[in-house]
Amino acid sequence: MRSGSGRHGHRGEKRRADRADSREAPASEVAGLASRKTAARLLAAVVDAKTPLDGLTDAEHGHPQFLALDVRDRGLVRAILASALRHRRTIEALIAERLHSPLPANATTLSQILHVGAAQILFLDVPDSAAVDLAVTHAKSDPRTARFAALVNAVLRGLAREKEQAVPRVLGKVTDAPDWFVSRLREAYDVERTEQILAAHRVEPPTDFTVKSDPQRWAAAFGGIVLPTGSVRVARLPSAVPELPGYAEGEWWVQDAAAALPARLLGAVSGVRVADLCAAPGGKTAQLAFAGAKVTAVDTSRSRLERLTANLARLQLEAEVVQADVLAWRPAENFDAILLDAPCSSTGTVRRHPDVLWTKSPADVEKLAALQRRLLDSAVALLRPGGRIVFSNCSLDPAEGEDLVRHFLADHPEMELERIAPGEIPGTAEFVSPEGLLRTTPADFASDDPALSGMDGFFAVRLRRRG
Ligand SMILES: C[S@@+](CC[C@H](N)C(=O)[O-])C[C@H]1O[C@@H](n2cnc3c(N)ncnc32)[C@H](O)[C@@H]1O
Repeated sequence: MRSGSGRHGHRGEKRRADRADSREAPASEVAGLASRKTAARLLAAVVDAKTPLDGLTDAEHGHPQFLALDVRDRGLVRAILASALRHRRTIEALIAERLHSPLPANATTLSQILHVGAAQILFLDVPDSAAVDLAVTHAKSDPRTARFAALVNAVLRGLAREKEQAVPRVLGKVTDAPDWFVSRLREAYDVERTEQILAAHRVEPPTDFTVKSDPQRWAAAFGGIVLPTGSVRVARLPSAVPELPGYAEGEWWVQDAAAALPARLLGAVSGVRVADLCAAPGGKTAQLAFAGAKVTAVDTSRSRLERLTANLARLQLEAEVVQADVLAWRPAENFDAILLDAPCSSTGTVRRHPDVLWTKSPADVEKLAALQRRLLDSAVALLRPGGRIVFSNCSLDPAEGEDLVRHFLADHPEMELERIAPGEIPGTAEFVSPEGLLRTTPADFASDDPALSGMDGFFAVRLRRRG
């Protein structure tokens, strides 16, 4: 490790930092410090304790340090963490280039402070000087990092000065994903596809909407486009989602274009009894209810079902809502059709949830694949003869998709594959495999504008119970 008077800690900069120090109020009063401390604390929770970011930043049940912030600071913390996680390896490499020797493995607080500072300097619209000064103040305020304040100053000022050349160079050399994930992608996809997926993960995704009617109208209202599948896509929202026109009237809901496909694979469902298993927060329940199905939405999570109920109320749609474990649930009557959108490793949603790669492991993929297999075994027992089931998830891993289905069919002679036809849903022909399975990746729907490109990675298969 170098100290602040090293390569990048030249005198002019040192003086500026000193002047900032002499003006300093107590740490608790420095504007902007609480949000940076929270970002560092939550970054540690994600990368060291493997805690999913969604829970930490939940508006009701989130981390107390996060909940203590006002709405603007919460937004800033979310933005810092998204950038810090999306570009984690790039940031690591840029920091390492500016150190004489690697940070000791136990210097985690120092590492988080540097990552939080670097994320702002490199990827956010925060003045470099503010990002550096707050990181230095943060380091000084913590006994574990106080003696490294000069190092923080030197590294971050160096980054700020050299970022124009350094970032493109490092982006070209570094992969922003853990090695296990890159290996699994390479096993499942060819080299070119793997590179495209990893590149797509570096771009902030657009927001997609499923609309009840007139997609062109909503695309025009939000400044977006209509995708070939009918979803409306917007690169930058003109306002927060609840403030957009049509929200209160329940004219649309936010749903990734890929997530909107599995429910459609059940075909015409008007008047059909459909069980939506693992339903919350209800994007697919809403599609089925809007298509006229008599939907029973089942999920174990009470809080997620509360969200489902609120979402349906806003959309003026109806479903029977059941809190139950699909592995144990025994309804009085079997269903004509079932959608099982199972809990998975979520590796298809890395663009939206960049923490996934840093909280999950290959063991989680295997564990979740085993759970999904048990859920699918339970679900098909709820299907009437001749009935259809669509099994889907948002994983990119064949262990949770293609491989799982192959093994399932070998063990269930009463079930048959009902191939998905390439032209079945407009715009999806290229996502249908020769075996009739649906597979999307973040590299799909690529356009000239990266901000309007991509979709979540999804897998879906349709099966039929022999009559
Ligand atoms: C991928 S999410 C579902 C997303 C939902 N289908 C949608 O479109 O909005 C998976 C859901 O499975 C639920 N879940 C997990 N294990 C379950 C089980 N054994 N029985 C019922 N629900 C379960 C979780 O609570 C979670 O809400």
